[in-house]
Amino acid sequence: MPLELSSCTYSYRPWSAPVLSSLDYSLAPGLTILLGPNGAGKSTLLRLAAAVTYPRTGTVTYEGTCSRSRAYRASVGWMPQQITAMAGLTAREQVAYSGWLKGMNKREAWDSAAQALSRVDLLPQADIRTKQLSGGQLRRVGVASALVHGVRVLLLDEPTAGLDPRQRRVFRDVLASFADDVHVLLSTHDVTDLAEECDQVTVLDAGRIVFTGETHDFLGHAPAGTTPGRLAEAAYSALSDTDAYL
Ligand SMILES: Nc1ncnc2c1ncn2[C@@H]1O[C@H](COP(=O)(O)OP(=O)(O)OP(=O)(O)O)[C@@H](O)[C@H]1O
Repeated sequence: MPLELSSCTYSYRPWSAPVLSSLDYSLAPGLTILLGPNGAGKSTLLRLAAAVTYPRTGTVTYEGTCSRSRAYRASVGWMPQQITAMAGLTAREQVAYSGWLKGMNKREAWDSAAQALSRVDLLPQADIRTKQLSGGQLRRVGVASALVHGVRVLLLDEPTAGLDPRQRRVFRDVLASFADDVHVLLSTHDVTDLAEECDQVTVLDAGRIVFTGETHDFLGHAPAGTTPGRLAEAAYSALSDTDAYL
């Protein structure tokens, strides 16, 4: 398995109760959506996988390299929930700046920024200041910034929250084009979001993985007789014992 969390325990303070406890998780190839109610630990799991923070006990590895290593960080890209439009910078400059922060030289970062913007279908907006982009376009700048250094794994924290249906569709199309060469783990509160396009579903509840597997198996948890359009929502409710839209 490419990215693995093994026996990971994490608490935000040494004295506070763990948010994740002895968690084992392997990210499967393709596009995986990470579901779970507020406070389940989705962002925490993504932050551990992104090497933004480290487990108190246990290990996070990518193809055997530890999350504390430079090689690990070179392989993994992370997009946080909030993307900031940097004052005065164009989309290409903002993405190139991320590449430079990841250790690329200026020329490399500048060239890679154009490629990354092309991957998220934003090359025509490359010279527009990020402050002037729409919310959906800014999220795609966030994705481009996360993958600019040639990552193999992309971790996205609620990238579609607050987007209108058209922007969500654009975002879905962009992600679908990645699945062949980049493994994607994406958290979302919208159960129906990407349910059709994704390869795998993981459900986290109170820091525990209550389901991880293929989308088809996930949908199989919907009670018999569920109408086709509500399968994902019903499966999620059955697995997490939580109202999908709370
Ligand atoms: N910086 C922090 N300091 C202390 N506790 C935190 C911090 N960030 C998160 N937590 C706590 O960790 C738990 C898990 O939070 P996390 O943000 O990982 O959940 P989540 O599933 O992403 O939630 P949401 O869907 O609301 O974003 C929650 O109880 C939360 O209050």
